[in-house]
Amino acid sequence: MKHELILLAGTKETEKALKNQLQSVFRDLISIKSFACDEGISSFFTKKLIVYSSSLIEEEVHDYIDHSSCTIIKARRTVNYEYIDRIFELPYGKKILYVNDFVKTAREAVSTLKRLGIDHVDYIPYSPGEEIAYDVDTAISPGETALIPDSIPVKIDIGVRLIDLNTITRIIHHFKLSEQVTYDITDRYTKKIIELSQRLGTINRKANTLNKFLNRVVDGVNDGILAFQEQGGEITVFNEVLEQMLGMSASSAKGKKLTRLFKNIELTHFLTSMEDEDQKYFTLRQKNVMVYRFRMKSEGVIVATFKDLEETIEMEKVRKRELQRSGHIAKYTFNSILGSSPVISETISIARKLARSELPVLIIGETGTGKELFSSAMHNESSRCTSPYLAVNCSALSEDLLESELFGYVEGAFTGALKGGKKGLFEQADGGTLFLDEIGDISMKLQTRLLRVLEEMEVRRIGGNKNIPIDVRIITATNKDLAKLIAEGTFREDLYHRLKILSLTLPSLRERAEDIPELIKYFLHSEQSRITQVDQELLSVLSQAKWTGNVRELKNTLLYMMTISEGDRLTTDLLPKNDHNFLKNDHTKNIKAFSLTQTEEYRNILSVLTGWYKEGKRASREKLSSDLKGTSTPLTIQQIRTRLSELQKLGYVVVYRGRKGTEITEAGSKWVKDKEECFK
Ligand SMILES: Nc1ncnc2c1ncn2[C@@H]1O[C@H](COP(=O)(O)OP(=O)(O)OP(=O)(O)O)[C@@H](O)[C@H]1O
Repeated sequence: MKHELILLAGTKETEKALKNQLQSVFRDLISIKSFACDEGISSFFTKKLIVYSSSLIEEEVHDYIDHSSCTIIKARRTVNYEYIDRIFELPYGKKILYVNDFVKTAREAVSTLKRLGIDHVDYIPYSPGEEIAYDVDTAISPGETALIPDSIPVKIDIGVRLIDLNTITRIIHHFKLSEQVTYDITDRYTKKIIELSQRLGTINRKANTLNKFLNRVVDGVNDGILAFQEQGGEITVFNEVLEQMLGMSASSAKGKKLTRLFKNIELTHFLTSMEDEDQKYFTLRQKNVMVYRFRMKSEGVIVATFKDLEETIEMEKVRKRELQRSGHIAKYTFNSILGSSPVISETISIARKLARSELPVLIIGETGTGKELFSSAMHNESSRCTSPYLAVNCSALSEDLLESELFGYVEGAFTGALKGGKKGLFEQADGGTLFLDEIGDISMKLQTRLLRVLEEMEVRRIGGNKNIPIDVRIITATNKDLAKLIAEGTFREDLYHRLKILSLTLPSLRERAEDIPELIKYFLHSEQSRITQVDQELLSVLSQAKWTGNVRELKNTLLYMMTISEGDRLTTDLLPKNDHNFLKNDHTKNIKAFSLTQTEEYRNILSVLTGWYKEGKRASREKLSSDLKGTSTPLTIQQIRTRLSELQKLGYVVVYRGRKGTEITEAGSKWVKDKEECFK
């Protein structure tokens, strides 16, 4: 007759797991009936072998057993080998909460784990209701993860603890099973353990293969890579590039202590002390190397990468060539901007400062004053100089075309859309700068879209449903009065404030007429002209012209004169006929016809200058600005600069270079006197 065993467990889970275990060990030799206390026990047992899952249930099951006729075995439990790898995966030395329903069981289980040598982590026995005295983020539990406190984010089930070999042997003895059967059973138990070690072996082999693969990847990287344990300094990664950089073999370096291996004290100090900056420049075996260092806190590892600077510069050159090929490059630098008048020098100096910022810039200036030139120069002076620079003239494209140019589109967004869609300028300029010229001309719809891009730094292609993050600096330019457009309701005020966080006003050529000779000289030279002389009279006419088209107009005028000239000299005869710019006396007539405001402004400026002159002094722009504060025409320093330049052209003042100030001339004194008379 078949033997029968009664298994009594505390919970349903334990009952199920232990029954499975016993069945797989004893197969059809012993029939197993099992009961869980939490579900209630319906029978009274007589003349049976009763196995308790643990001595803790003794009291609960006492009344269901005829103690005089039954044999009782209190099972000893051990770790569940099915899940043991979950414990092995935990990092060395980590604090782990061991959770069970009773702290006594938890303590017992922890001591079993330690006895079995699974002691690489620091177990803290715990049962619900107790205080957790340590800062722990991981808990393990034998099938009772529901008992793990919510505050612990990582919960690991290590499976219900199984009945140990000693208890199995006691059951075998009880039923007096034959020796052969005993061998079979213990073999089966041992086989389970062998299966486990086979599984661990497979995991190990996989890990080794992955390790080899990662080593090959690390060796294939262009930079030197080093990793070492923060505690103790043992080197764990040392790739091939580093072998060449440091002149030592990886095999001899791995496993050694960093401080023993590296003779360069400064480098060792940099790698091991975490206080200073995380990158530093070194010369290693005659090579200039930049070392970057970072710490992998949870792994307790420090990683350093070594970058060969010459190679990096070479790569930058390749990248530049790539950008050049794609045309996404800024052509001009600050060296391309001509002129040495105070006003242009100061504008250049401000622009250089703005270049270093990441904020949007709005360039304001009349047509031909060099807005594109300044934008390009600012990109080249910025930290984005090796990334793309793209420019678009907003007034040159229709609204729809401009929209698809800027934002791109997805495939099928509209008829004629390219297969695979198209990247917009924002995406193409990623990492670099996008220059939007004539921004005052964009439609309200595009203004709204542009505002969103500036706010979110994301673009959505036309017809798309995905937001693409972008990293682009925006430079815009306009020759229109945006404040007026806002007042007229054609330009969004919020967009205006976003765009002009930094603004740059370019002077007109009229305001820096003293730069004209330098510009002429440069243009003649760049056109490889045979002209060697420019008449003084011509220079004087050119210096007094209005130049509404600014430098571009000057350039075009010179091209015209060069083309029609037959000699090596430029004279007034060569000036384009009927050009309102050069009509005789036109200039003087125009300037002298001052508006009332202008007259008042000039009168106040010249009166202040007269006061200073009487004291034998010249006035700086700052002094003028502060003296004018109380008058009917308070002016900013920038406005004063413009007015002084106009007054200088009229011969009413002399503006000295640098900080030397401005002096009123005799003609100026006379004019102001006349005006005072008129105003009386
Ligand atoms: N300071 C300068 N030095 C040298 N060249 C200049 C200078 N300013 C402008 N130019 C030249 O004048 C021409 C017009 O310049 P640019 O296109 O940058 O002007 P812009 O203000 O953007 O004009 P628009 O408003 O019409 O677009 C270009 O050929 C540029 O090289």
